[in-house]
Amino acid sequence: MTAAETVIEVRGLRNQFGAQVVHDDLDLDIRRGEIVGVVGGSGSGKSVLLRSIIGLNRPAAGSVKLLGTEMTSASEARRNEVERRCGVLFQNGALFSSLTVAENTMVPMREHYRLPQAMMERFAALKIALAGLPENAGAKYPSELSGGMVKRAALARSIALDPDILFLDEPTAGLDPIGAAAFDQLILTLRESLGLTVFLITHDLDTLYTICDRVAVLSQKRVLVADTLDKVERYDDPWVQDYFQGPRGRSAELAAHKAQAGRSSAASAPNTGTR
Ligand SMILES: Nc1ncnc2c1ncn2[C@@H]1O[C@H](COP(=O)(O)OP(=O)(O)OP(=O)(O)O)[C@@H](O)[C@H]1O
Repeated sequence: MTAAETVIEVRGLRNQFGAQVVHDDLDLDIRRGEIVGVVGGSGSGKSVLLRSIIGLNRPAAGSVKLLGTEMTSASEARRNEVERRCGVLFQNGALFSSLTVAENTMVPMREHYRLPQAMMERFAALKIALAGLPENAGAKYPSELSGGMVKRAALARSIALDPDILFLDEPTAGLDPIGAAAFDQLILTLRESLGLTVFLITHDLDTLYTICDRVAVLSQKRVLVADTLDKVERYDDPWVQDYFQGPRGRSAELAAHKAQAGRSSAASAPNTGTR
């Protein structure tokens, strides 16, 4: 078996705003098909890292390779090509308020391709359905949607071009626990059905325990540790210990174990032929 291809490779990244150094000599690798949760204290530089990887923030030093392309030195055409293969869901959804959900979903299609209107409408309807929205949501404006629906509409737009990599900045922030759990499941389903790699910034411990294959902890201006949860939980660092061994971390872990046990016993239960 060959190791999965590295689709995001960050080396020696440095970001600085005036005298404030946000990242210094930061390295990170993400392999195809992984869901990697990025955590860290407020202001530790999670969003700046995301913006540096997708080219919205020019780093002071270091390199970012996306899908095998060194982004800082690539030609504009090549960068555009790689950017087309990346979908981004920003923290507040960042939908255009004057456009309907369907029109928002068509924005990346218009930006990157010349397609007949009817074809774009069909693609948009498909993405809206994949994001778990009812068919009539396409004609609605963002102001007519609930918070959870706004997230799903933004998700529909972020998968408009069938990306290889999906970047999510706090996708479950502001959702109630049921809405957040449903959104987590949706991300898992999309990973399976579209073969996505997911870079996910989150403060939501339940999300980490439910869907992430690995967790990268941002602290002290770099990625302190990037590993499976059971290893990260035991990492000897005060912030990591507070975060994972505090009451919220422990209850999220317990809930994840319970859910796992429920799934295992359901899978091993004899099939009675009824549902
Ligand atoms: N364009 C900018 N100009 C100046 N400072 C910036 C800029 N963008 C980010 N920063 C600073 O960089 C630091 C990291 O910001 P970032 O938004 O990445 O943090 P974060 O880890 O995502 O925080 P949170 O969890 O609160 O969203 C912060 O101190 C922020 O003020």
